[in-house]
Amino acid sequence: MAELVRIRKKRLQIPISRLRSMLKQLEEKDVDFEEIKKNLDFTASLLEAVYLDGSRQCLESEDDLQQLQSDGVPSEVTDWLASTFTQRVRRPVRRSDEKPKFRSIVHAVQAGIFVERMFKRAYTAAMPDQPAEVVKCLRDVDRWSFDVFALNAASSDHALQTLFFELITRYELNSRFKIPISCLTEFLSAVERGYCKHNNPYHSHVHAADVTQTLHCLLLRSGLVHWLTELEVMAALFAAAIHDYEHTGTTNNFHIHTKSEFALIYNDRSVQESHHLSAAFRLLQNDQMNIFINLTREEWMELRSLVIEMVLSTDMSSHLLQVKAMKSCLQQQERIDKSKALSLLLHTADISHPSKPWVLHSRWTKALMEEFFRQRGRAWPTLLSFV
Ligand SMILES: Nc1nc2c(ncn2[C@@H]2O[C@@H]3COP(=O)(O)O[C@H]3[C@H]2O)c(=O)[nH]1
Ligand SMILES: [Zn+2]
Repeated sequence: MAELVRIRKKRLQIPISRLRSMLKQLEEKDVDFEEIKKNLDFTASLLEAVYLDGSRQCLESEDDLQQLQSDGVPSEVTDWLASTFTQRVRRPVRRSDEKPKFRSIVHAVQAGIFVERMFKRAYTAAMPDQPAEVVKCLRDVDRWSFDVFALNAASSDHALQTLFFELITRYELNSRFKIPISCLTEFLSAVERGYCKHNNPYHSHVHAADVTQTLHCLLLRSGLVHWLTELEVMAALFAAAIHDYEHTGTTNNFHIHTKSEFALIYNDRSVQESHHLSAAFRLLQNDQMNIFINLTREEWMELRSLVIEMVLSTDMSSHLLQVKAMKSCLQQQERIDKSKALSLLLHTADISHPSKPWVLHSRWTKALMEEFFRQRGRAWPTLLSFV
């Protein structure tokens, strides 16, 4: 191990001496910004090459961390790396009003490359070879005719976990938002359990997987994905995955007329949708499941607000209003609000199965009919009029 560290240190000599010479220029105020920019870019490429090469060697994460430490990375950065990639607990963050120093920028570049590499390694390790059947199903993930039932069978009843994992790694959102792998697996397992709570024939985690895949297909095929930021894509996929979390298998009307606990909590307004949101966000309160633990406060606030708007708009009672608003927006060639567009897309994906191949549509219809009949049974004999 000492030998490996020695070799890597030797390879780092060129970028390190370049950085030192830039530092000297800055200290002497002999600064040509264009030159510095070019040098930084070149140095980052060198560092990247050294690290990517190193990633082929089997270094333990603790050793990597130690090496970063010895190169003088600020303690906040190593603390964060340690708490994200190892079992070490994070120390409280100290606030500082100081402007970032050049050395800190260099360290940030260094740490950034390190983080990307660690995420790639963690995710590759956590995704051992998928069964051939799963790989085969996922080949069609960009298609409208994607068979979510086949994926569910191939993944041993884990369609939602498998699909969400696939999509966020494809969009590279896991490394962009530094989603800890353990949080993601814990969170997705909990979400699937929530969907199974009421054993619904239709509103199951397979429906959530179907809506998530359909939304991805809409974003991709329409080209809208290029209009959105990574945060908006993350919010959209997350909203789709949780949009019916802990669905009770009954309608909002059923809740209102039976004066259910949820109807009382949410004052008869978008009763189920409010619960899906609240219960899913509650999962994130648990640090072991908080997949957004590394978002900045601003990113978190924006994501939360987008997800809330999107999931509330899956309430069927807002259908006509949404369609009318979008029509008038298009007719008057007004600027389209991104959150409104995303909400309408999620709602579209939610009711899309009649436009899918017959084998899929007929299966969804049978499941939904069965769920409606179960609800009728629950309401019998006193409350038949509203179901
Ligand atoms: N009438 C009818 N309703 C549907 C159909 N597919 C889905 N829905 C309903 O539309 C709702 C959309 O939101 P949900 O997924 O919560 O629940 C869905 C079902 O209640 C369909 O084919 N016909
Ligand atoms: Zn739904």
